Amino acid sequence: MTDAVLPPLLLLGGGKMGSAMLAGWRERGVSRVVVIDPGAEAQALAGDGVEVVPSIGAVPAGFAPGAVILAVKPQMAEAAVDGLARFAGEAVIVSIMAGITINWLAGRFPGGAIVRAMPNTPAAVRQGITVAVAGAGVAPARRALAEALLGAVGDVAMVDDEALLDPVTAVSGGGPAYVFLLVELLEAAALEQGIPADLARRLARQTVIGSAALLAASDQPADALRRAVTSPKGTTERALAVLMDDAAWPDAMRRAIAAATARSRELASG
Ligand SMILES: NC(=O)c1ccc[n+]([C@@H]2O[C@H](COP(=O)([O-])OP(=O)(O)OC[C@H]3O[C@@H](n4cnc5c(N)ncnc54)[C@H](OP(=O)(O)O)[C@@H]3O)[C@@H](O)[C@H]2O)c1
Ligand code: PRO
Repeated sequence: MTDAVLPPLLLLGGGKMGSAMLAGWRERGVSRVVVIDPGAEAQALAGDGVEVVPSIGAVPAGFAPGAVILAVKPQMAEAAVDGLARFAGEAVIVSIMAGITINWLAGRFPGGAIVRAMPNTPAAVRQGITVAVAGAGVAPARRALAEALLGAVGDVAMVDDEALLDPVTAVSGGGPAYVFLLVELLEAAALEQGIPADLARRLARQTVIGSAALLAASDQPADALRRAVTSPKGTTERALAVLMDDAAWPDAMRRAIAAATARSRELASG
């Protein structure tokens, strides 16, 4: 399915995640996409088989998408999906909205084939990771289409347990933000040690970019790559003694992931 030509698609929300996924579908040679997004910025997505319309009412008559992808903020989901149920007969409904459950979606798309997914922003460079769960009774072909759409922007893991989507949202959905924060903090600490601003920024960015590339290229796990940097009685050892103290990064990461997981569960209840 991954290499098959994609059917016409209806994308609700052409923001950060929606546009990132659209770029992946374009690369896969999607025939036609209608994007519903009232914002002026979304007009930039139009062209090459992609139309942008401001509302559901403006979707061209007779348009029959093979999939409807829901990529609006969870807080506006209720109003935004109103009027979309008519597409659910022909289309698989793929939601990437944080916290919005299959049960909630089933109430808005009665009888529809629903897939709930959590991608992340590296999707914009086809380096994303998405975890997805198909609702009960989703036919294999529709599940495969959803997997192909998500796989156009990176790796996909299909799971059976929807409850995993809350911690997944915390770990990989939000994960890029924690990595970017690391770049910011490294740059700020470099400045504090007297490194000139331009060089501090360059060091912080390239250290994270290079480390990610090394991780990708290596067959060693992260802890082995960390040990390779850490000379006995050297400088890194001193830094890691601070960072790896249980009250420092280990505790902060546990609390951060628990807080985001709890927020994902809260979003489910509106
Ligand atoms: N960003 C992430 O890292 C990430 C990762 C995984 C999943 N998600 C999920 O992806 C979804 C979208 O997030 P995002 O970060 O892409 O948000 P976003 O950039 O704000 O995109 C949402 C888009 O929907 C538009 N919109 C507003 N009302 C609409 C309506 N009634 N119908 C159609 N479009 C409407 C918005 O336009 P305006 O800006 O003009 O309001 C915006 O362009 C969320 O549910 C989020 O939980 C996000
Ligand atoms: N961005 C969305 C949020 O912060 C979901 C994961 C990444 O809610």
